[in-house]
Amino acid sequence: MGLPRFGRPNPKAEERGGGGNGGDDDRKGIPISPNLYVANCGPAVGLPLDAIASVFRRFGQVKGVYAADDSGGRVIVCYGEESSAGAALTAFHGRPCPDLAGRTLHIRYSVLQPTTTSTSQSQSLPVCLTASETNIPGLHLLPDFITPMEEQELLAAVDARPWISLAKRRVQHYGYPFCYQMRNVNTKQHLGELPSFVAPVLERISSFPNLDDAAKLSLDQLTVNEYPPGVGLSPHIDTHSAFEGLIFSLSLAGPCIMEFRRYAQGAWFPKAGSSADMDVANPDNCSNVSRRAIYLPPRSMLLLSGEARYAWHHYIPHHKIDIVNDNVIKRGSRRVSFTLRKVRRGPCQCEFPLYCDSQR
Ligand SMILES: O=C(O)CCC(=O)C(=O)O
Ligand SMILES: [Fe+2]
Repeated sequence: MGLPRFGRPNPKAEERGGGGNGGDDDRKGIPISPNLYVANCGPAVGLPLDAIASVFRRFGQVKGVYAADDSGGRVIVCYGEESSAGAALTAFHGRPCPDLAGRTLHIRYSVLQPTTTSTSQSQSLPVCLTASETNIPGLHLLPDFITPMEEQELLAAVDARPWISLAKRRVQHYGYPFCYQMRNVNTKQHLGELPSFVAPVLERISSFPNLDDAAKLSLDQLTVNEYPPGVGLSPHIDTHSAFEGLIFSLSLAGPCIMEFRRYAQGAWFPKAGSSADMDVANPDNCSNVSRRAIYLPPRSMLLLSGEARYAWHHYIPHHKIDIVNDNVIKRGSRRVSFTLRKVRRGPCQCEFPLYCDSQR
């Protein structure tokens, strides 16, 4: 995520044929590049970046998929080879793509943007230090939820266990495994009770104010994420049908910023060809999103519930440093998070059907 290094080509440059060797391409004058600007495609329209990468991968090695801007509906797909980008553009441009929810993609070659600092996106968004400042209903942040000693013990416990390496970060799953392709848990594969090292955390969660006891005490899935410096997490809403309504996330070792985005109603999972489709494709109409950011210090516990859990995307920008109230905060050599959830056993019946995979 973070700021894109590539953007939409300047139409004037396209007319001049600038920036590329369009020689053997029948779309004369359009600069060829291994990078594609893909509109009508992204988390705001229900397509996570990893799902997009796996579809575009059929034309060649994909080096990365990035948000093109803050709309959530435009991405940059970076290939290793120009020929892969050309093949994907020919196959996908202007047609409904069955593997991407039937959406009609609008694709151009993308050009390198002037270098920008990796923090300017956060600079434009004030970073809250408390959950109440964000005004997001259902968001809670408890600083110093555990002691530095407990933090060391938790880190030692997970470091003594095997990690699963993903493309940019490492994870461990307890209780039930999480499948990143499906964005869901495999409820048939019970990995056992949550490990004993997490018991003090569960114990303290049970003292969380104003929460239903049954919900707090029956958490049965733990995902441990380890983020190296500069690595974050793509914008997403934890799949409604996978997990119940309380999501706890404990931050360890290093700090980070978590950003929240609520897309305007109707920009989420519209039917292909609907007017919402066109809104997302229109580059000048990308302001339909509310954004908030909160600073997560080590040893703090974040709780997503209600609207914060069901209707707001959360994401961690891929920054090595964050600017928090004019202070430059280094991410540290790693951040480890413990995300505790309860696996859902039936369909979700939340009050946010536009964002709900059980209700669409
Ligand atoms: O690292 C975190 O705090 C959040 C992790 C997360 O959002 C997730 O696993 O769904
Ligand atoms: Fe999440």
